[in-house]
Amino acid sequence: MTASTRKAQLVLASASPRRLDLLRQVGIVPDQVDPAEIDEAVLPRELPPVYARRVAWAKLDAVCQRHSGAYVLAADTVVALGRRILPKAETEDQARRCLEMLSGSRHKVLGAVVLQGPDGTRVQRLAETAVRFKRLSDSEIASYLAGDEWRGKAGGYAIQGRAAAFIPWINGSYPNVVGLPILETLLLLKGLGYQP
Ligand SMILES: Cc1cn([C@H]2C[C@H](O)[C@@H](COP(=O)(O)OP(=O)(O)OP(=O)(O)O)O2)c(=O)[nH]c1=O
Repeated sequence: MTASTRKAQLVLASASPRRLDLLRQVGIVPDQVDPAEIDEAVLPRELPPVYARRVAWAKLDAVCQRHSGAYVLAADTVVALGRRILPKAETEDQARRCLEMLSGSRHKVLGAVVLQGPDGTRVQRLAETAVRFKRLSDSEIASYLAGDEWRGKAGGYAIQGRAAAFIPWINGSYPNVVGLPILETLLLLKGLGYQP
């Protein structure tokens, strides 16, 4: 095989094991995983979809110069309560505040996915899933926080774990809530000619 016919590699610019698993679930196995380290602070008055896209592009920018001639994929998952962006919970207090806000109401999970092709072409998509939480009692919140599933998760919960018991209804992509809108991601890859 010559260099010109060699299949371009796929680099996943993410530390999230969920994103890798979701890609594998549909037969896409990245050649490399190269997580981005960026500042994810929210800018003043920044709206959730604007933030999700900006952060996804920043992750891609941080990684793509290390991988010329490859496909580079990055994503960001945001839990939005109206115009408010809930944090990626790093402390129990943050997670508690998130769960108290989400309790008994409906929120959106926004998934921005961005892709750079081997020739530098860039494409993006934004997926939106509506999620309803039942009203949570103090003891349900305490028992959830006693586990570790909230850590590092946008909005302080993981639908793929015990928090599934809090969610009577979603509208939209389930894998988007877990961390990657699979359908949209496949459309981006296909659009730029990626061959698994
Ligand atoms: C709402 C929700 C989020 N999440 C996760 C998906 C993302 O991994 C995380 C949101 O943080 P992100 O910043 O999107 O991703 P990350 O920090 O895990 O990885 P990287 O930036 O390196 O790509 O929350 C779940 O696993 N389940 C859920 O139900």
